[in-house]
Amino acid sequence: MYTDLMNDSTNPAASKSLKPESLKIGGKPRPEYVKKPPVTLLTKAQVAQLQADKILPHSSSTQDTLNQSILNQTTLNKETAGQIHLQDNHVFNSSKKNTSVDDAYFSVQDLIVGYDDTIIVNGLSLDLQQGEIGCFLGYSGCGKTTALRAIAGLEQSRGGKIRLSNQRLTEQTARTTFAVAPAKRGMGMVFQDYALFGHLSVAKNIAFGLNKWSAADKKARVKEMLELVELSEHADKRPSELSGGQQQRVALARALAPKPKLLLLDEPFSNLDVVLRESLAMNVRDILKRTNTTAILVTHDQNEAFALADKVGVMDKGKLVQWATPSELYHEPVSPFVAEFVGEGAMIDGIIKEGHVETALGDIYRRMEVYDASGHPQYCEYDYPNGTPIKVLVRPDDIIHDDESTQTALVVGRVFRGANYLYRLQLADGQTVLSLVASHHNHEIGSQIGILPILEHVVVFDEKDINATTWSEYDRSERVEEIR
Ligand SMILES: Nc1ncnc2c1ncn2[C@@H]1O[C@H](COP(=O)(O)OP(=O)(O)OP(=O)(O)O)[C@@H](O)[C@H]1O
Repeated sequence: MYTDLMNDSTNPAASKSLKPESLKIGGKPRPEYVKKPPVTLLTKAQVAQLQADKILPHSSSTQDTLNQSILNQTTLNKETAGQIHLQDNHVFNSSKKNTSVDDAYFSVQDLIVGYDDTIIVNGLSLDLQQGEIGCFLGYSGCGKTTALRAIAGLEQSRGGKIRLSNQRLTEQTARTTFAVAPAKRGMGMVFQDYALFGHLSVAKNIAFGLNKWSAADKKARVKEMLELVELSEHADKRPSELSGGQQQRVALARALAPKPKLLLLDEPFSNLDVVLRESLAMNVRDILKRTNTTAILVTHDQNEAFALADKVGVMDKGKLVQWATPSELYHEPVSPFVAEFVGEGAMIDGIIKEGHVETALGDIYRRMEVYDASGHPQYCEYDYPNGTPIKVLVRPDDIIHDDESTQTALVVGRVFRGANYLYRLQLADGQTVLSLVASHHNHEIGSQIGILPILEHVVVFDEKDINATTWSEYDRSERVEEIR
Protein backbone atom coordinates (compact mmCIF):
# COMPACT_ATOMS: atom_id res chain seq x y z
CA MET A 1 0.00 0.00 0.00
CA TYR A 2 2.82 2.41 0.77
CA THR A 3 5.57 1.30 -1.54
CA ASP A 4 4.61 3.11 -4.74
CA LEU A 5 4.62 6.47 -3.08
CA MET A 6 7.66 5.91 -1.00
CA ASN A 7 10.56 5.55 -3.36
CA ASP A 8 11.57 9.14 -3.64
CA SER A 9 15.33 8.95 -3.62
CA THR A 10 15.72 12.02 -5.78
CA ASN A 11 14.85 14.85 -3.44
CA PRO A 12 17.81 17.24 -3.72
CA ALA A 13 17.22 18.49 -0.21
CA ALA A 14 18.07 15.06 1.16
CA SER A 15 20.85 15.39 3.67
CA LYS A 16 21.80 14.20 7.09
CA SER A 17 19.48 14.79 9.99
CA LEU A 18 18.78 18.42 10.70
CA LYS A 19 17.51 17.74 14.17
CA PRO A 20 17.42 21.02 16.10
CA GLU A 21 19.27 21.27 19.39
CA SER A 22 16.02 21.90 21.20
CA LEU A 23 14.91 18.33 20.55
CA LYS A 24 18.00 16.79 22.10
CA ILE A 25 17.89 16.20 25.80
CA GLY A 26 21.39 16.14 27.23
CA GLY A 27 22.48 13.64 24.62
CA LYS A 28 19.89 11.18 25.93
CA PRO A 29 16.50 10.25 24.62
CA ARG A 30 13.59 12.01 26.24
CA PRO A 31 12.72 10.04 29.39
CA GLU A 32 9.13 9.32 28.34
CA TYR A 33 10.42 7.74 25.15
CA VAL A 34 12.78 5.33 26.85
CA LYS A 35 11.58 1.75 26.58
CA LYS A 36 11.05 0.60 30.11
CA PRO A 37 11.07 -2.94 31.34
CA PRO A 38 8.09 -3.61 33.56
CA VAL A 39 8.43 -2.05 36.98
CA THR A 40 6.18 -4.77 38.34
CA LEU A 41 4.90 -7.85 36.61
CA LEU A 42 1.68 -8.79 38.34
CA THR A 43 1.36 -12.42 39.23
CA LYS A 44 -1.49 -14.59 37.94
CA ALA A 45 -3.06 -14.45 41.41
CA GLN A 46 -2.99 -10.66 41.43
CA VAL A 47 -4.52 -10.53 37.98
CA ALA A 48 -7.18 -13.02 39.09
CA GLN A 49 -7.97 -10.72 42.01
CA LEU A 50 -8.29 -7.73 39.67
CA GLN A 51 -10.57 -9.82 37.50
CA ALA A 52 -12.65 -10.89 40.51
CA ASP A 53 -12.95 -7.20 41.41
CA LYS A 54 -14.13 -6.63 37.82
CA ILE A 55 -11.23 -4.30 37.22
CA LEU A 56 -9.76 -6.51 34.53
CA PRO A 57 -11.60 -8.60 31.96
CA HIS A 58 -11.38 -12.36 32.38
CA SER A 59 -9.70 -13.24 29.16
CA SER A 60 -7.65 -11.65 26.46
CA SER A 61 -9.69 -13.22 23.68
CA THR A 62 -11.36 -10.65 21.50
CA GLN A 63 -14.89 -11.92 22.11
CA ASP A 64 -14.51 -11.85 25.85
CA THR A 65 -12.90 -8.47 25.82
CA LEU A 66 -15.72 -7.18 23.68
CA ASN A 67 -18.22 -8.49 26.19
CA GLN A 68 -16.22 -6.89 28.93
CA SER A 69 -15.62 -3.74 26.98
CA ILE A 70 -17.38 -1.48 29.38
CA LEU A 71 -14.64 -2.23 31.87
CA ASN A 72 -12.19 -0.58 29.57
CA GLN A 73 -13.62 2.79 30.42
CA THR A 74 -13.71 2.24 34.13
CA THR A 75 -11.80 4.55 36.36
CA LEU A 76 -11.63 3.11 39.81
CA ASN A 77 -10.50 4.40 43.11
CA LYS A 78 -9.22 1.52 45.16
CA GLU A 79 -8.42 1.82 48.80
CA THR A 80 -5.53 -0.54 48.55
CA ALA A 81 -2.42 1.41 47.80
CA GLY A 82 -1.45 1.12 44.24
CA GLN A 83 -4.24 0.24 41.90
CA ILE A 84 -5.82 3.56 41.19
CA HIS A 85 -6.74 3.61 37.57
CA LEU A 86 -7.44 1.00 34.98
CA GLN A 87 -7.45 1.24 31.28
CA ASP A 88 -6.08 -1.92 29.74
CA ASN A 89 -4.50 -0.89 26.48
CA HIS A 90 -5.12 -4.27 24.96
CA VAL A 91 -8.81 -4.46 25.70
CA PHE A 92 -10.52 -3.68 22.45
CA ASN A 93 -13.83 -1.97 22.45
CA SER A 94 -16.42 -1.66 19.75
CA SER A 95 -19.28 -0.45 21.85
CA LYS A 96 -18.25 1.87 24.62
CA LYS A 97 -21.79 2.77 25.50
CA ASN A 98 -22.94 4.41 28.63
CA THR A 99 -26.54 4.50 27.50
CA SER A 100 -28.84 1.68 26.58
CA VAL A 101 -30.13 1.58 23.03
CA ASP A 102 -33.59 2.67 24.17
CA ASP A 103 -32.16 5.76 25.89
CA ALA A 104 -30.42 6.99 22.77
CA TYR A 105 -31.86 9.76 20.60
CA PHE A 106 -31.39 7.53 17.54
CA SER A 107 -30.88 3.80 17.67
CA VAL A 108 -30.75 0.86 15.34
CA GLN A 109 -30.90 -2.63 16.75
CA ASP A 110 -30.13 -5.82 14.84
CA LEU A 111 -31.18 -4.37 11.49
CA ILE A 112 -31.38 -6.88 8.64
CA VAL A 113 -31.96 -5.82 5.03
CA GLY A 114 -31.76 -7.92 1.90
CA TYR A 115 -32.61 -8.12 -1.77
CA ASP A 116 -34.19 -11.37 -2.99
CA ASP A 117 -32.17 -14.23 -1.46
CA THR A 118 -29.23 -12.10 -0.40
CA ILE A 119 -28.75 -10.51 2.98
CA ILE A 120 -26.98 -7.17 2.46
CA VAL A 121 -27.12 -5.63 5.94
CA ASN A 122 -26.68 -8.23 8.62
CA GLY A 123 -27.53 -7.41 12.23
CA LEU A 124 -26.50 -3.77 12.32
CA SER A 125 -26.74 -2.05 15.72
CA LEU A 126 -25.71 1.46 16.71
CA ASP A 127 -26.87 4.52 18.56
CA LEU A 128 -26.38 8.28 18.48
CA GLN A 129 -27.13 11.01 20.95
CA GLN A 130 -28.85 14.18 19.75
CA GLY A 131 -26.42 16.36 17.81
CA GLU A 132 -23.96 13.51 17.21
CA ILE A 133 -22.70 12.70 13.74
CA GLY A 134 -22.26 9.05 12.80
CA CYS A 135 -20.68 7.55 9.72
CA PHE A 136 -20.73 4.24 7.83
CA LEU A 137 -17.27 3.66 6.40
CA GLY A 138 -16.43 0.74 4.17
CA TYR A 139 -15.48 -0.59 0.78
CA SER A 140 -17.76 -0.40 -2.21
CA GLY A 141 -20.58 -2.92 -1.95
CA CYS A 142 -20.35 -3.56 1.80
CA GLY A 143 -23.92 -2.33 2.35
CA LYS A 144 -23.51 1.28 3.52
CA THR A 145 -26.09 2.83 1.21
CA THR A 146 -28.53 -0.03 1.78
CA ALA A 147 -28.29 0.57 5.54
CA LEU A 148 -28.86 4.30 5.04
CA ARG A 149 -31.84 3.69 2.74
CA ALA A 150 -33.37 1.29 5.27
CA ILE A 151 -33.00 3.95 7.96
CA ALA A 152 -34.77 6.41 5.63
CA GLY A 153 -37.51 3.82 5.02
CA LEU A 154 -36.64 3.52 1.32
CA GLU A 155 -35.77 -0.16 1.76
CA GLN A 156 -37.89 -2.52 3.81
CA SER A 157 -36.05 -4.18 6.66
CA ARG A 158 -36.37 -7.91 7.36
CA GLY A 159 -35.51 -7.69 11.00
CA GLY A 160 -34.58 -5.33 13.77
CA LYS A 161 -35.75 -2.04 15.22
CA ILE A 162 -35.14 1.61 14.45
CA ARG A 163 -36.04 4.37 16.91
CA LEU A 164 -35.69 8.13 16.53
CA SER A 165 -36.50 10.81 19.07
CA ASN A 166 -38.61 8.49 21.23
CA GLN A 167 -40.53 7.25 18.22
CA ARG A 168 -40.55 3.70 16.90
CA LEU A 169 -39.89 3.86 13.14
CA THR A 170 -39.44 0.22 12.25
CA GLU A 171 -39.90 -3.02 14.07
CA GLN A 172 -39.70 -6.35 12.31
CA THR A 173 -39.93 -9.38 14.53
CA ALA A 174 -41.59 -12.79 14.20
CA ARG A 175 -44.69 -11.22 15.77
CA THR A 176 -44.56 -7.60 14.65
CA THR A 177 -44.26 -5.83 11.34
CA PHE A 178 -44.31 -2.10 11.69
CA ALA A 179 -42.84 0.68 9.57
CA VAL A 180 -43.40 4.43 9.45
CA ALA A 181 -43.61 5.76 5.86
CA PRO A 182 -40.42 7.50 4.63
CA ALA A 183 -42.05 10.93 4.35
CA LYS A 184 -43.23 10.75 7.96
CA ARG A 185 -39.84 9.89 9.49
CA GLY A 186 -38.69 13.51 9.75
CA MET A 187 -35.44 12.82 7.92
CA GLY A 188 -33.54 14.89 5.38
CA MET A 189 -31.21 13.51 2.72
CA VAL A 190 -28.19 14.87 0.87
CA PHE A 191 -27.00 12.89 -2.14
CA GLN A 192 -23.74 12.53 -4.01
CA ASP A 193 -25.13 14.22 -7.15
CA TYR A 194 -26.74 17.07 -5.15
CA ALA A 195 -30.16 16.36 -6.79
CA LEU A 196 -30.96 20.08 -7.08
CA PHE A 197 -33.74 21.39 -9.29
CA GLY A 198 -31.93 22.98 -12.22
CA HIS A 199 -34.84 25.22 -13.24
CA LEU A 200 -35.22 26.75 -9.77
CA SER A 201 -33.06 29.40 -8.12
CA VAL A 202 -30.89 28.57 -5.13
CA ALA A 203 -33.44 30.23 -2.81
CA LYS A 204 -36.33 28.27 -4.34
CA ASN A 205 -34.41 25.03 -4.05
CA ILE A 206 -33.91 25.70 -0.35
CA ALA A 207 -37.59 26.62 0.09
CA PHE A 208 -38.73 23.44 -1.66
CA GLY A 209 -39.46 21.38 1.47
CA LEU A 210 -41.19 24.26 3.26
CA ASN A 211 -44.49 24.24 1.40
CA LYS A 212 -46.48 23.96 4.61
CA TRP A 213 -44.77 26.97 6.17
CA SER A 214 -46.30 30.48 6.06
CA ALA A 215 -44.80 32.81 3.44
CA ALA A 216 -43.12 34.93 6.13
CA ASP A 217 -41.65 31.95 7.99
CA LYS A 218 -40.48 30.42 4.73
CA LYS A 219 -38.73 33.63 3.69
CA ALA A 220 -37.01 33.95 7.07
CA ARG A 221 -35.90 30.30 7.05
CA VAL A 222 -34.46 30.51 3.54
CA LYS A 223 -32.54 33.66 4.53
CA GLU A 224 -31.23 31.89 7.64
CA MET A 225 -30.14 28.84 5.64
CA LEU A 226 -28.44 30.96 2.97
CA GLU A 227 -26.46 32.70 5.71
CA LEU A 228 -25.63 29.38 7.36
CA VAL A 229 -24.07 27.99 4.19
CA GLU A 230 -22.63 31.39 3.22
CA LEU A 231 -24.44 31.65 -0.09
CA SER A 232 -26.63 34.72 0.48
CA GLU A 233 -25.26 36.55 -2.53
CA HIS A 234 -26.07 33.58 -4.79
CA ALA A 235 -29.75 33.31 -3.77
CA ASP A 236 -31.10 34.15 -7.23
CA LYS A 237 -28.66 32.08 -9.28
CA ARG A 238 -29.43 28.72 -10.83
CA PRO A 239 -27.49 25.72 -9.46
CA SER A 240 -25.58 25.40 -12.76
CA GLU A 241 -24.00 28.80 -12.10
CA LEU A 242 -22.37 27.52 -8.90
CA SER A 243 -19.28 25.40 -8.23
CA GLY A 244 -19.62 21.79 -7.07
CA GLY A 245 -18.87 22.70 -3.46
CA GLN A 246 -21.42 25.53 -3.55
CA GLN A 247 -24.05 23.25 -5.06
CA GLN A 248 -23.48 20.73 -2.29
CA ARG A 249 -23.94 23.51 0.28
CA VAL A 250 -27.29 24.37 -1.38
CA ALA A 251 -28.27 20.70 -1.10
CA LEU A 252 -27.30 20.78 2.59
CA ALA A 253 -29.30 23.98 3.18
CA ARG A 254 -32.32 22.46 1.43
CA ALA A 255 -32.13 19.31 3.58
CA LEU A 256 -31.66 21.29 6.80
CA ALA A 257 -34.39 23.88 6.11
CA PRO A 258 -37.34 21.78 7.37
CA LYS A 259 -35.36 21.01 10.59
CA PRO A 260 -35.05 17.24 10.12
CA LYS A 261 -34.77 15.01 13.19
CA LEU A 262 -32.04 13.10 11.38
CA LEU A 263 -29.98 14.09 8.35
CA LEU A 264 -28.68 11.37 6.04
CA LEU A 265 -25.72 12.15 3.78
CA ASP A 266 -24.88 9.62 1.07
CA GLU A 267 -21.31 10.14 -0.23
CA PRO A 268 -22.00 13.90 -0.36
CA PHE A 269 -18.48 14.93 -1.32
CA SER A 270 -17.48 12.22 -3.77
CA ASN A 271 -18.05 14.43 -6.84
CA LEU A 272 -15.64 17.03 -5.49
CA ASP A 273 -11.88 17.17 -5.76
CA VAL A 274 -9.81 15.89 -2.86
CA VAL A 275 -8.75 19.27 -1.44
CA LEU A 276 -12.28 20.65 -1.50
CA ARG A 277 -13.63 17.43 0.02
CA GLU A 278 -11.81 17.72 3.30
CA SER A 279 -12.39 21.44 3.75
CA LEU A 280 -16.09 21.06 2.88
CA ALA A 281 -16.35 18.13 5.30
CA MET A 282 -15.04 20.37 8.10
CA ASN A 283 -17.38 23.15 6.99
CA VAL A 284 -20.37 20.79 7.01
CA ARG A 285 -19.42 19.48 10.46
CA ASP A 286 -19.36 23.05 11.71
CA ILE A 287 -22.82 23.73 10.25
CA LEU A 288 -24.28 20.51 11.70
CA LYS A 289 -22.82 21.25 15.12
CA ARG A 290 -24.12 24.84 15.09
CA THR A 291 -27.61 23.58 14.29
CA ASN A 292 -27.33 20.60 16.70
CA THR A 293 -28.29 18.28 13.86
CA THR A 294 -28.02 14.53 14.32
CA ALA A 295 -26.66 13.02 11.13
CA ILE A 296 -25.35 9.87 9.45
CA LEU A 297 -22.83 10.03 6.66
CA VAL A 298 -21.94 7.27 4.22
CA THR A 299 -18.44 7.30 2.76
CA HIS A 300 -15.54 5.09 1.73
CA ASP A 301 -13.05 7.86 2.51
CA GLN A 302 -11.44 7.60 5.92
CA ASN A 303 -10.27 11.23 6.00
CA GLU A 304 -13.79 12.40 5.30
CA ALA A 305 -15.19 10.14 8.02
CA PHE A 306 -12.65 11.37 10.56
CA ALA A 307 -13.12 15.04 9.59
CA LEU A 308 -16.88 14.92 9.97
CA ALA A 309 -18.03 12.22 12.35
CA ASP A 310 -18.13 11.73 16.10
CA LYS A 311 -18.69 7.97 15.72
CA VAL A 312 -17.55 5.90 12.80
CA GLY A 313 -18.79 2.42 11.97
CA VAL A 314 -16.47 0.33 9.86
CA MET A 315 -18.61 -2.01 7.74
CA ASP A 316 -17.60 -5.21 6.06
CA LYS A 317 -19.94 -7.55 4.22
CA GLY A 318 -23.05 -6.00 5.73
CA LYS A 319 -21.75 -6.12 9.29
CA LEU A 320 -20.65 -3.27 11.49
CA VAL A 321 -17.22 -4.49 12.56
CA GLN A 322 -16.62 -1.63 14.98
CA TRP A 323 -18.63 1.46 16.00
CA ALA A 324 -16.39 3.90 17.85
CA THR A 325 -14.84 7.36 17.87
CA PRO A 326 -12.18 8.03 15.24
CA SER A 327 -9.52 7.94 17.95
CA GLU A 328 -10.70 4.56 19.28
CA LEU A 329 -10.78 3.14 15.78
CA TYR A 330 -7.24 4.28 15.16
CA HIS A 331 -5.75 3.30 18.51
CA GLU A 332 -7.92 0.36 19.54
CA PRO A 333 -9.06 -1.41 16.37
CA VAL A 334 -10.93 -4.62 17.17
CA SER A 335 -9.43 -6.54 14.28
CA PRO A 336 -6.61 -6.38 11.75
CA PHE A 337 -9.21 -5.47 9.14
CA VAL A 338 -10.17 -2.29 11.02
CA ALA A 339 -6.53 -1.58 11.83
CA GLU A 340 -5.58 -1.72 8.17
CA PHE A 341 -8.65 0.12 6.99
CA VAL A 342 -8.51 3.18 9.19
CA GLY A 343 -4.94 4.26 9.17
CA GLU A 344 -1.38 3.78 8.22
CA GLY A 345 0.75 1.34 10.04
CA ALA A 346 2.53 -1.96 9.78
CA MET A 347 1.90 -5.37 11.25
CA ILE A 348 5.09 -6.89 12.51
CA ASP A 349 5.67 -10.42 13.72
CA GLY A 350 6.05 -11.28 17.34
CA ILE A 351 6.22 -14.38 19.44
CA ILE A 352 5.11 -15.00 23.00
CA LYS A 353 7.96 -15.63 25.39
CA GLU A 354 7.29 -15.94 29.13
CA GLY A 355 4.17 -13.75 28.94
CA HIS A 356 5.56 -10.93 26.85
CA VAL A 357 5.91 -10.48 23.08
CA GLU A 358 9.32 -10.55 21.47
CA THR A 359 9.57 -8.51 18.28
CA ALA A 360 12.29 -7.06 16.06
CA LEU A 361 11.57 -3.69 17.68
CA GLY A 362 12.01 -4.99 21.21
CA ASP A 363 10.00 -6.72 23.90
CA ILE A 364 6.40 -5.73 24.51
CA TYR A 365 4.95 -6.13 27.98
CA ARG A 366 1.25 -6.07 28.60
CA ARG A 367 0.70 -2.73 30.23
CA MET A 368 -2.49 -2.47 32.26
CA GLU A 369 -2.69 1.21 33.16
CA VAL A 370 -2.95 0.11 36.75
CA TYR A 371 -0.52 2.23 38.72
CA ASP A 372 1.20 1.60 42.01
CA ALA A 373 1.40 4.15 44.82
CA SER A 374 4.41 5.80 43.19
CA GLY A 375 2.57 6.14 39.91
CA HIS A 376 4.45 3.35 38.13
CA PRO A 377 2.42 1.41 35.59
CA GLN A 378 1.78 -2.26 36.30
CA TYR A 379 2.17 -5.05 33.80
CA CYS A 380 0.86 -8.56 33.53
CA GLU A 381 1.48 -11.48 31.24
CA TYR A 382 -0.30 -12.03 27.95
CA ASP A 383 -2.60 -15.03 28.18
CA TYR A 384 -0.93 -17.00 25.42
CA PRO A 385 1.34 -20.04 25.70
CA ASN A 386 5.02 -19.70 24.95
CA GLY A 387 5.74 -19.75 21.24
CA THR A 388 2.34 -18.34 20.13
CA PRO A 389 2.82 -16.28 16.93
CA ILE A 390 1.49 -12.74 17.30
CA LYS A 391 0.96 -9.77 15.00
CA VAL A 392 1.65 -6.34 16.43
CA LEU A 393 0.11 -3.20 14.94
CA VAL A 394 2.71 -0.43 14.91
CA ARG A 395 1.47 3.03 13.88
CA PRO A 396 3.80 5.67 12.41
CA ASP A 397 3.58 7.65 15.65
CA ASP A 398 4.82 4.62 17.64
CA ILE A 399 8.26 4.97 16.01
CA ILE A 400 10.05 8.11 17.09
CA HIS A 401 13.13 9.21 15.23
CA ASP A 402 16.00 10.05 17.58
CA ASP A 403 19.59 10.57 16.54
CA GLU A 404 20.81 9.55 19.99
CA SER A 405 19.16 6.15 19.96
CA THR A 406 21.39 3.13 19.61
CA GLN A 407 18.61 1.29 17.78
CA THR A 408 18.70 2.05 14.08
CA ALA A 409 16.70 1.28 10.94
CA LEU A 410 17.33 1.63 7.22
CA VAL A 411 15.34 4.25 5.27
CA VAL A 412 13.81 2.36 2.33
CA GLY A 413 11.09 4.82 1.32
CA ARG A 414 9.58 8.16 2.16
CA VAL A 415 6.75 10.49 1.28
CA PHE A 416 7.01 14.25 1.73
CA ARG A 417 3.86 15.57 3.37
CA GLY A 418 4.74 19.18 3.97
CA ALA A 419 5.04 19.30 7.74
CA ASN A 420 6.18 15.66 7.94
CA TYR A 421 7.97 12.93 6.10
CA LEU A 422 6.42 9.49 6.31
CA TYR A 423 9.43 7.18 6.32
CA ARG A 424 9.35 3.48 5.58
CA LEU A 425 12.05 1.89 7.68
CA GLN A 426 13.53 -1.56 7.39
CA LEU A 427 14.46 -3.34 10.59
CA ALA A 428 17.41 -5.68 10.99
CA ASP A 429 15.29 -8.75 10.18
CA GLY A 430 13.91 -7.21 6.96
CA GLN A 431 10.45 -6.26 8.27
CA THR A 432 9.35 -2.68 7.65
CA VAL A 433 7.59 -0.11 9.80
CA LEU A 434 6.46 3.46 9.19
CA SER A 435 7.55 6.55 11.07
CA LEU A 436 6.18 10.07 10.89
CA VAL A 437 8.98 12.57 11.32
CA ALA A 438 9.00 16.38 11.14
CA SER A 439 10.09 17.31 7.63
CA HIS A 440 13.21 19.16 8.72
CA HIS A 441 14.57 15.69 9.54
CA ASN A 442 15.51 14.90 6.01
CA HIS A 443 17.14 11.49 5.48
CA GLU A 444 18.11 9.91 2.22
CA ILE A 445 16.88 6.52 1.17
CA GLY A 446 19.62 4.08 2.06
CA SER A 447 20.68 5.88 5.25
CA GLN A 448 20.43 4.45 8.75
CA ILE A 449 18.53 6.51 11.33
CA GLY A 450 18.11 6.19 15.08
CA ILE A 451 14.68 5.10 16.26
CA LEU A 452 12.89 4.81 19.58
CA PRO A 453 9.94 2.47 19.34
CA ILE A 454 7.19 3.38 21.80
CA LEU A 455 5.71 -0.02 22.43
CA GLU A 456 3.49 0.88 25.35
CA HIS A 457 0.25 1.29 23.43
CA VAL A 458 0.56 -1.02 20.47
CA VAL A 459 -2.25 -3.42 19.63
CA VAL A 460 -1.57 -7.13 19.62
CA PHE A 461 -3.48 -9.68 17.55
CA ASP A 462 -3.18 -13.42 17.61
CA GLU A 463 -3.70 -15.71 14.62
CA LYS A 464 -7.30 -16.27 15.70
CA ASP A 465 -8.05 -12.54 15.37
CA ILE A 466 -6.52 -12.50 11.94
CA ASN A 467 -8.35 -15.58 10.72
CA ALA A 468 -11.64 -14.37 12.22
CA THR A 469 -11.52 -11.12 10.32
CA THR A 470 -14.36 -10.72 7.88
CA TRP A 471 -12.28 -9.60 4.93
CA SER A 472 -13.95 -8.37 1.80
CA GLU A 473 -13.12 -10.84 -0.95
CA TYR A 474 -12.05 -7.89 -3.04
CA ASP A 475 -9.23 -7.00 -0.67
CA ARG A 476 -8.49 -10.22 1.05
CA SER A 477 -5.48 -11.42 -0.87
CA GLU A 478 -3.87 -7.98 -1.11
CA ARG A 479 -4.27 -7.28 2.57
CA VAL A 480 -3.22 -10.69 3.79
CA GLU A 481 -0.12 -10.23 1.67
CA GLU A 482 0.47 -6.83 3.27
CA ILE A 483 0.21 -8.26 6.77
CA ARG A 484 2.79 -10.87 5.89
N1 LIG B 1 -31.88 -2.75 -5.57
C1 LIG B 1 -30.98 -3.70 -5.43
N2 LIG B 1 -31.26 -4.96 -5.80
C2 LIG B 1 -30.37 -5.97 -5.63
N3 LIG B 1 -29.13 -5.80 -5.11
C3 LIG B 1 -28.79 -4.56 -4.72
C4 LIG B 1 -29.70 -3.45 -4.86
N4 LIG B 1 -29.07 -2.35 -4.36
C5 LIG B 1 -27.85 -2.75 -3.96
N5 LIG B 1 -27.69 -4.06 -4.16
C6 LIG B 1 -26.49 -4.84 -3.82
O1 LIG B 1 -26.25 -4.71 -2.44
C7 LIG B 1 -24.86 -4.66 -2.18
C8 LIG B 1 -24.55 -3.45 -1.32
O2 LIG B 1 -24.87 -2.27 -2.05
P1 LIG B 1 -24.73 -0.84 -1.37
O3 LIG B 1 -25.10 0.17 -2.41
O4 LIG B 1 -25.48 -0.81 -0.11
O5 LIG B 1 -23.16 -0.80 -1.06
P2 LIG B 1 -22.25 0.43 -0.67
O6 LIG B 1 -21.41 -0.04 0.45
O7 LIG B 1 -23.07 1.64 -0.43
O8 LIG B 1 -21.37 0.59 -1.96
P3 LIG B 1 -20.88 1.92 -2.72
O9 LIG B 1 -19.85 2.55 -1.83
O10 LIG B 1 -20.30 1.38 -3.98
O11 LIG B 1 -22.08 2.79 -2.94
C9 LIG B 1 -24.17 -4.63 -3.53
O12 LIG B 1 -23.69 -5.92 -3.79
C10 LIG B 1 -25.26 -4.27 -4.49
O13 LIG B 1 -25.05 -4.86 -5.74
